[in-house]
Amino acid sequence: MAAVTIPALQKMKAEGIKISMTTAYDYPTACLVEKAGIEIILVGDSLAMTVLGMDSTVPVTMDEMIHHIKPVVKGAPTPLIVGDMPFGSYQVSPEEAVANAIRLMKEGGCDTVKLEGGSDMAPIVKRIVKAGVPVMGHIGLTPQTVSMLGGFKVQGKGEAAAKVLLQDALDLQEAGAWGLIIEAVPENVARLITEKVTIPTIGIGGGRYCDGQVLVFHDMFGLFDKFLPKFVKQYAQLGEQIVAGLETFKEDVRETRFPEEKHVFGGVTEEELKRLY
Ligand SMILES: Nc1nc(=O)c2c([nH]1)NC[C@@H]1CN(c3ccc(C(=O)N[C@@H](CCC(=O)O)C(=O)O)cc3)CN21
Ligand SMILES: CC(C)C(=O)C(=O)O
Ligand SMILES: [Mg+2]
Repeated sequence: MAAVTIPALQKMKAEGIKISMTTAYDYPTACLVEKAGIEIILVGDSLAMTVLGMDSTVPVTMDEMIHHIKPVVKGAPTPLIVGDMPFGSYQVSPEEAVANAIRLMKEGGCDTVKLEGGSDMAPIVKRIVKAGVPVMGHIGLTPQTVSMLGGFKVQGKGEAAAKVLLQDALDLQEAGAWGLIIEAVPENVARLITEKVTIPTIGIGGGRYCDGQVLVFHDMFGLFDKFLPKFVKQYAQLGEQIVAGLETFKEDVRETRFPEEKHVFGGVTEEELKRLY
């Protein structure tokens, strides 16, 4: 179990201390996030796009999610680890949803699961929570239904859509969700929701008034170049630095500047070697 607990995060909301969250999909990244003291790690289904090269988050499977959750749990003992439930793993029936949520926790080792959807998903959330698996909700832009939304677009624009979004949040809270991701919605709508629910809201493109913020690791560090949403802040351009390093390595190899004497092994004298020719 993580050192950071759900009640501790709920206390942070109550005290007005902002929560930070990012993604990790492997051991080395988890170790870095652990060192930085970030409170929550999401093993997001965004790994479909950021590390598996898929065009959306839709194709990623339960087995693939579990494969990536395991090393993150090893690398980061302190942050709360959230496992994203992949598309298809919780929509078919409540029984399957409960079984898959348990699998992510039991086989993957995460502390809690996250699933996308609003009021329609509330009964599923209730069943999973009742089974003993904490659930985080995810409303607004729900990438698993990108085809229905007509692309990765801002959600909850206008009074009617904003009202639906608020009801989604209230229904998920009522169903027992311990926290909510609010993705790509107008800032004032995310603020309204944050004020109306008692559980922590973590925004991604949800503006300044959410109880916390989440960004995809690969976006923050310039390691994903298919798109860069408006809500992303880049903290380093590691992709560029890595390409420059690889180009230098290639030149070093071509020009025999690498390896140098300090990189090579001895152990057989030239005398001994001569007899082998
Ligand atoms: N690397 C990565 N980062 C993410 O944040 C992310 C993923 N992958 N994969 C799953 C979803 C997809 N997400 C996205 C992708 C693109 C935009 C985007 O470009 N939005 C436009 C607004 C478009 C509109 O409303 O008209 C933008 O300008 O930010 C937003 C969220 C968020 N999630
Ligand atoms: C964008 C975040 C919240 C997510 O669900 C993911 O990374 O999969
Ligand atoms: Mg996701």
